[in-house]
Amino acid sequence: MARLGINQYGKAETHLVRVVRDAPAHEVRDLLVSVALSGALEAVHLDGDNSAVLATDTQKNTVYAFAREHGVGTPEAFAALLARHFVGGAITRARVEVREVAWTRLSDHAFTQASSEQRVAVVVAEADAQWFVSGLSGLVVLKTTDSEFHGFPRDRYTTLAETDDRVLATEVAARWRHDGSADFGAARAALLECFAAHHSLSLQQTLYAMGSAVLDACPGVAEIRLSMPNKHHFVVDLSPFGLENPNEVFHADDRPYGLIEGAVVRDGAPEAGPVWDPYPLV
Ligand SMILES: O=c1[nH]c(=O)c2[nH]c(=O)[nH]c2[nH]1
Repeated sequence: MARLGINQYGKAETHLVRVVRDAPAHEVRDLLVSVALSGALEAVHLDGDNSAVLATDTQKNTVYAFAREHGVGTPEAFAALLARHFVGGAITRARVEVREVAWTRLSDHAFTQASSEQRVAVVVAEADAQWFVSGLSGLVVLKTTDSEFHGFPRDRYTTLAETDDRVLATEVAARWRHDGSADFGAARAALLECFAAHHSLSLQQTLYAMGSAVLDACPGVAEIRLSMPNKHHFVVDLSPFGLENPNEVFHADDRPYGLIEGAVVRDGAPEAGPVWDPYPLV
């Protein structure tokens, strides 16, 4: 005997480009929208009864139609509008994730994609509750000094030299859960200002400082989770060529990389509910 375990389904990564063209200066919004629905879907899986299945094709069409009818607004607002729409009948929970890349204006109607940084919004809706996560991925930052790493244990496999002056670089992925009120721009600014200002004794310490800075800047944020690969910059040994290298020439290695991850949780934060829980397989 077996039973159906956790399950969800939906259209992933609908690539929506919405142009606002009611003024001479057009606007471009570029979103990947992913929908995941769950609820009383046993008959679908066990019996092939599709009477409760809102086709993923229909979900995709709804994304495009809502963009036309309602506009996009903030990623959080668009995700919430869609998530609430999909809840009903057999569907008791909808999770909508929006990932947006920015287009930078060149003229009234020409744009360039300056960065692959993504702004992220996730809304999980049930009939009488909703949960919010906002965040970003692909925020690449580097500082040329103000970073040390020493005091770590040495065993027979340790070759890394201690340093009191190194390049520190990372690609920040951050997600903060909040009550719907968090100002994305304030959170992003807090991450960047803290990275720039913080005198780092490790990437772990910098991660905690950056997370704390977001909690300080955004009262509606209950918890922030950060994932920060250490984009190593190794000082090239130029001594074979009779040259000194006082932290000026580096080999930037792409892999392997240290992966530093952690959460900063506000004292007394409410329970997270289902907002962190995408399907856990992938
Ligand atoms: O900031 C760092 N944290 C580490 O855990 C680590 N490990 C390592 O080799 N270099 C670094 N740097």
